[in-house]
Amino acid sequence: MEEPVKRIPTLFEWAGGMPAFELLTEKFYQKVLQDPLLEPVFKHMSTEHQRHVAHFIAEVFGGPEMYSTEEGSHFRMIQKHLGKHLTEQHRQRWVALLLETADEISLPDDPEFRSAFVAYIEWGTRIAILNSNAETLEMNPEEPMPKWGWGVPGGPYLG
Ligand code: HEM
Repeated sequence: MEEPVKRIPTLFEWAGGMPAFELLTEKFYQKVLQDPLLEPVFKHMSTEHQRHVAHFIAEVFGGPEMYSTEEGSHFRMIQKHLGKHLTEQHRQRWVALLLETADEISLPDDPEFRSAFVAYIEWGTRIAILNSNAETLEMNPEEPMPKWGWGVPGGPYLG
């Protein structure tokens, strides 16, 4: 008899669903506000910021369309970075603290998941830095949210 085909989970599902993303950004922004380089950048952020970023990343990873339907859009997210004049040093610290937090909250650490996770974080943060050094935005406001998948490994190792 043929083996049933195993369904490949989304990155969102594999990470642990929305509670995992909300915990990640909650702990991450606690670190950000303790960090001498990043604290001045984020000290005026809204109280909703950490949840919005969690929902944004969750949606990119195949989760529910919470950010794009209730909280913002791809266009709005890009707009939030305009004119912030972020540097490569800011970006590297942001990435380092996020990955440190991912380990602390025990986000899955299998090679397949982490390579996809890091690839998106590298891509997203580099775009954020580029946009932060622009003052205006040439972008279709209806531009859909980015979608990220498993990349070359194609999915988690399921045995
Ligand atoms: C994958 C990378 C990133 C994602 C997905 C992301 C996502 C977001 C989102 C969704 C918002 C809007 C939050 C809201 O609606 O309240 C936002 C705002 C912002 N982001 Fe990012 N971001 C990324 C990288 C960065 C980096 C590297 C920095 C700086 C080191 C940064 C600095 C900011 C700042 C300063 C704001 C405005 C905060 C405020 O005053 O409300 N972001 N980001």
